[in-house]
Amino acid sequence: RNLNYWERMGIPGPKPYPIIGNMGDIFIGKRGAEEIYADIYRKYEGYPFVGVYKAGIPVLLVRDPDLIKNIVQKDFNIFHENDIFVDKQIDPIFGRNPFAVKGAEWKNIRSQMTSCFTSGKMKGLFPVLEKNVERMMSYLDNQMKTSTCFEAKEIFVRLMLDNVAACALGIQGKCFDEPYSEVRKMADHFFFSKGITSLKFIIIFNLPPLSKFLRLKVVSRDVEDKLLDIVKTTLQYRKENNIVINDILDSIAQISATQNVTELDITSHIATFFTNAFETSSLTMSFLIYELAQNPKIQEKLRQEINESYEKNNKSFSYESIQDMEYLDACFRENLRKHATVPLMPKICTETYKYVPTNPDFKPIELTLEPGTSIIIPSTAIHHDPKYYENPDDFVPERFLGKENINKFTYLAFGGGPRMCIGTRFALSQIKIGVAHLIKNYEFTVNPKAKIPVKYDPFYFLLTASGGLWVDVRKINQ
Ligand code: HEM
Repeated sequence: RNLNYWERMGIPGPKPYPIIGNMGDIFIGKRGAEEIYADIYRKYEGYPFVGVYKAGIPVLLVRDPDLIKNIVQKDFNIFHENDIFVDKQIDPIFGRNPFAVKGAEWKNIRSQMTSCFTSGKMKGLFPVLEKNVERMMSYLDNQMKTSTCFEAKEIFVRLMLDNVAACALGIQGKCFDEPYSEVRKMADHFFFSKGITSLKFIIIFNLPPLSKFLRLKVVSRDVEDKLLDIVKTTLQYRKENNIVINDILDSIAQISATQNVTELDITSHIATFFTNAFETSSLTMSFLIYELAQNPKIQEKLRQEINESYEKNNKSFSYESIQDMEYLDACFRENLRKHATVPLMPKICTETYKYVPTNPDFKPIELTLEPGTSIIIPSTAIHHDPKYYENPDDFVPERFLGKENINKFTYLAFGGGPRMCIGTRFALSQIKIGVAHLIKNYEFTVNPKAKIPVKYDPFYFLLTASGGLWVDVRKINQ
């Protein structure tokens, strides 16, 4: 395949350059992949798809929501693989992550992990998550004696790591007690948004063939050993002392009683909470608090709902009362609409596939995809298309109050179809509990250090704000 592949296939697209294709700006740090794709998306209004090149690799950028529906749901049997390469021999932990595995192995791992996320399980974890929010608020109160200005993500990374440590590993993360706790150290080995490690992630998530060639791995040997050790020791301790905690580690351990699941499998399921859960959730929560800081009327409206719910529920929150808050849910969804933390979904076509758009909004161009073709679903670009969301740069939770108007294939914050994010419930639960307590007890305003509008970090594969999300915090006297 070469740089006139899409032209030969009759698919329009921007002119590519040798070696870099259409992605040159990533390598010079000017724009991230999601911004490059969003720009191309905007320029090709009326086209159902666009042919682009990730370096020298042809990739189909999908614009038509009907085709997105076919890819993630209707024709899932043809598009069941994510476009990422991880060798299990080189990276035994991430190589077992549901996002990375394919075929029958994916089905098996996905079904093993599904039992961790039932609503009963989430309800059981509510007190654990609430306890960690209390720790966070004590930390804030203490810090506020010297400064009222905080970088939101730094606080929420600590919260989400304490949550992962408590729910998935059965240990105290101590992220609010120590400046650099063991759990924090371990997490930093998964995600580094600076230097050579960030280049590694750009390659793994954008250039699978190069990742294969360089034998790159997500989880370092150190972390692999540490996680295996914690899981082994905790499971042994619980077994010897007959302890049943009903947390995620217990759910996964129970699977091993009925299925052929090794200690390495259990550890990799636990590692999924580090690779997929804490960073996505802390980024999402920091964007949400930041949006509320920028929009005081919305913040106040949300506070009213939270206070009413708190009073109605005997001066407390419960799993159900948090789920029942409609405006909180609308704020949560609108935040992920505006800042889709996972901004792109890379898929692979595994068989020859033909498609002609029937939606009159798009030109009826015939598409034939060959097996092995890479596909990008540009969630950020779709979430900012004024055809689907009027004034897309504004933060308007109300658009999610009458949800029936929203086509679910134009709202892709958690993906869709059988590969949709497995941790949606856990993410919703931990973020909403945190936000409910924070908005009840504190008022947030934007600190002048913050950049408005947010500029995203071009070197990171998740949506992250360059320079941080700075807010001022004031305690509300009850
Ligand atoms: C706000 C936080 C989160 C966001 C925005 C998010 C978003 C996403 C998205 C967009 C996908 C791809 C879905 C697709 O291909 O259709 C995904 C997959 C996944 N997410 Fe999340 N996620 C979040 C939190 C979590 C949490 C808390 C977990 C818990 C472990 C998790 C575990 C996973 C896994 C395992 C997959 C791969 C699923 C598969 O391919 O079968 N995520 N997530």
